[in-house]
Amino acid sequence: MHALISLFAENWHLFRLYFVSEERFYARIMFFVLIIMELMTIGLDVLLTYWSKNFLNALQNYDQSAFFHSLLQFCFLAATIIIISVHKTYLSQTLLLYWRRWMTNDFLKRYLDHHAYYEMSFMKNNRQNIQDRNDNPDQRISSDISIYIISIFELTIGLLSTCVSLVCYVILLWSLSGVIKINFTQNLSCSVRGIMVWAALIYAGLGTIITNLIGRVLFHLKYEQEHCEANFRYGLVRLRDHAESIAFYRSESNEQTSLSTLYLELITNFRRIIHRKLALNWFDSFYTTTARVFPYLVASHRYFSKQITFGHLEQIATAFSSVHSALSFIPNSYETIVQWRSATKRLTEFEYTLNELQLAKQNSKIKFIYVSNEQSTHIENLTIQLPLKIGENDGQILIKHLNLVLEPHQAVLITGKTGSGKSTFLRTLAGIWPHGSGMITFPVGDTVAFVPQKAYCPLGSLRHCLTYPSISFSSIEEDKKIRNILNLCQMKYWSNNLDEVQDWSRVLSLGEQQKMAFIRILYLRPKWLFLDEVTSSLDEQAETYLYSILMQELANHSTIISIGHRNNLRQFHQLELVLNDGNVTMMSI
Ligand SMILES: Nc1ncnc2c1ncn2[C@@H]1O[C@H](COP(=O)(O)OP(=O)(O)OP(=O)(O)O)[C@@H](O)[C@H]1O
Repeated sequence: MHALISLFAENWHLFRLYFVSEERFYARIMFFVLIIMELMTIGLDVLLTYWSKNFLNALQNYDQSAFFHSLLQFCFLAATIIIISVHKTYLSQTLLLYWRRWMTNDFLKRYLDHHAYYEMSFMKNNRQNIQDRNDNPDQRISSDISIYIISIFELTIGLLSTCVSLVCYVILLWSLSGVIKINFTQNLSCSVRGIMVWAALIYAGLGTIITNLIGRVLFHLKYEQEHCEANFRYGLVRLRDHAESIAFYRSESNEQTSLSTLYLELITNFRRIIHRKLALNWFDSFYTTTARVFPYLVASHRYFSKQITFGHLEQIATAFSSVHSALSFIPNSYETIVQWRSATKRLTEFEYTLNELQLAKQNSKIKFIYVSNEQSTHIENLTIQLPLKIGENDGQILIKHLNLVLEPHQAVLITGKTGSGKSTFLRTLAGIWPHGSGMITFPVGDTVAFVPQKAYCPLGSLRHCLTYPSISFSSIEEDKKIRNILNLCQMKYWSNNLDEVQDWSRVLSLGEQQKMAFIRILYLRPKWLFLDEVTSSLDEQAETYLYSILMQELANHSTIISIGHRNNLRQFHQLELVLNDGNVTMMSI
């Protein structure tokens, strides 16, 4: 019961978020039109069953004119039902498409906002405790949203039509059932009205209970299946992304083992699903097959005692089967319900994680202030910590109580031993590291660029890679500008390939990718530039050359903060910050 209440609460939350909001006005109109069409289809269907009595009786009485008359009625109704059904399908698919688009856009936006995608990649995923999972956000966005929408839509429309057809057919079946007299003893008897309705109710009730007893474990199995499928797919994507390293290590057998383990988890779970479905199918076949005979069995007594005609008996059987299939909504839609429940759980978890991350960001004790009429960046009382580990009250401190003013056009070099927290310092300034406290004041409106050690190559043309994250279009001036910078950074030989589309992260060497980072800087010309070991893959001569170009082009325009290990970088900076066990020593160069 508790599970059912929380399932409905979670669904109401998701439904309200994406469907009941103000801008979905037309979608709601479409939804109501769909409901009306559904009601019309059911109404016409009931009429069709009602008229079928005339049709069958005409056949039984060899009455040709009555037969053609009812055939005409039949065809007219059937044609109307077909027209409505076709338009209903078109409308519902359009609505599904819109709904998927809103939901995907919204999740994508929140996933990308506040660097949630970055922080989620560090979050620990508890493989044992399935209450605490936030794995594979990509699968949740690309697949679970679609499953959720399709299943909830099918179930909503199905439930609605079930309720309406139940009311209509129960009335029809009640009127056809007549009164049955049951004699217990000679003196004791009772008359039962609507015996067929009661029979359908008991039959479908038992069917629902048994289906749920056999199938309820499928909810967890289906959830696990999605999880295993996503893990396996992610394993394969990692293999493709790290193909070169794996080939160099010749570690194909390791990869084979780890992928096989993931695959084994997948098929083991799938086998459990198959077994459970086998039991469910056994019961379902028995249940639906007997349902065909059951109404004849209950109503045959009246037919053989000549209380009803053959047409009447057939009509009872049709009405019974409609009532029975309406009452069997849960057993009939069990697979969809299973999918719906598992997708709801995965989306609610994702939604919860995104909210938690946003909240954590808002509650971070590192505050950013952007002020106008200010040229410098002020760092006040900044403490940077590692995230809390289980059982710890306070995270390990990387930088303690740092106070620093970064003046315009200043060049600062950050050094320190490996793991001392240099990159984490830049992450904090970039606003993607929330662990710590302090205040950072930036001048408002200045362009800022943070450049990581490994340059990212987006998919697309070389032009797109060289100017990322700006967007550049081909023009004479633009091409000339890019070619000049390529020339300056000793990458002239790529000048003729600007519009070539490749996976450039595989084509360009690591050193060339770092040169590409310099090209982007010279193209963008940011006011504030933070460089995290951007020359680590270059030889010393190339490193010195690129830094001299950078200083020549930007020294009077930008403030440059670099992280680096080599001594030759010192000549390009005026201040050195040395990080050592939480303390920061400042030295003029
Ligand atoms: N998400 C994280 N969770 C836990 N610890 C982390 C995380 N990110 C970094 N660390 C730890 O923080 C410490 C500082 O890392 P950081 O990358 O800032 O070092 P660094 O000084 O830049 O090192 P290097 O010179 O090797 O680049 C390291 O011990 C690292 O293991």
